[in-house]
Amino acid sequence: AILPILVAPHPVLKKKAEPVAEVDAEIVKLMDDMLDTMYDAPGIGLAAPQVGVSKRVLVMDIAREGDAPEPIRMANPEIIWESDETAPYEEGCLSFPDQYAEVIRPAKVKVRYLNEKNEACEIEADELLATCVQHEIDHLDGVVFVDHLSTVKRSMIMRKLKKLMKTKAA
Ligand SMILES: O=C(O)C[C@@H](Cc1ccccc1)C(=O)SCC(=O)c1ccccc1
Ligand SMILES: [Zn+2]
Repeated sequence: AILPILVAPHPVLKKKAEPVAEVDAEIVKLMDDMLDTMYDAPGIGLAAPQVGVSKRVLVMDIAREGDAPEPIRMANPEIIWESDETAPYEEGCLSFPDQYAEVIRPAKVKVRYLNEKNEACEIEADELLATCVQHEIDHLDGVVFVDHLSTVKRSMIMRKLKKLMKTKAA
């Protein structure tokens, strides 16, 4: 099912999400609803707090338009290693419609997580997957991409977002 995506500012986006005890049928349903919502947006990632669920669950699919989808489902993800090398990326966020800004993050990360079968997994991510998984794990810690910007840039984006939502609401 397609779920409503919370738009900033919203308290749930700033909360630290709770780990899940296990990946059971309820969490798999949440992961699938999050994938439906992400593909509809469209986006390349989505974290549970963005659909109002304060649980440590995220989904991603960085496959290009027209290629076969490659969904990734993660519960209780942890970054267990990050490279010293960093990389910049013009990030967007489905909770900050039409706002983009350059964020610099470690270029490579190793992530340990539970998959949709409740199996412990470990991946090494680089390029866009590294950027995306760090952006999604930030969401689970109540951190949004504008928190990595200067105060000036952050307030500019918050002001533009407020205006955008006012015109949309009108
Ligand atoms: O808010 C989110 O977590 C989704 C966000 C993920 C993300 C994008 C770019 C860098 C880091 C993390 C998005 O998917 S924003 C939309 C977007 O980037 C996109 C949309 C359609 C095609 C390709 C990218
Ligand atoms: Zn986001």
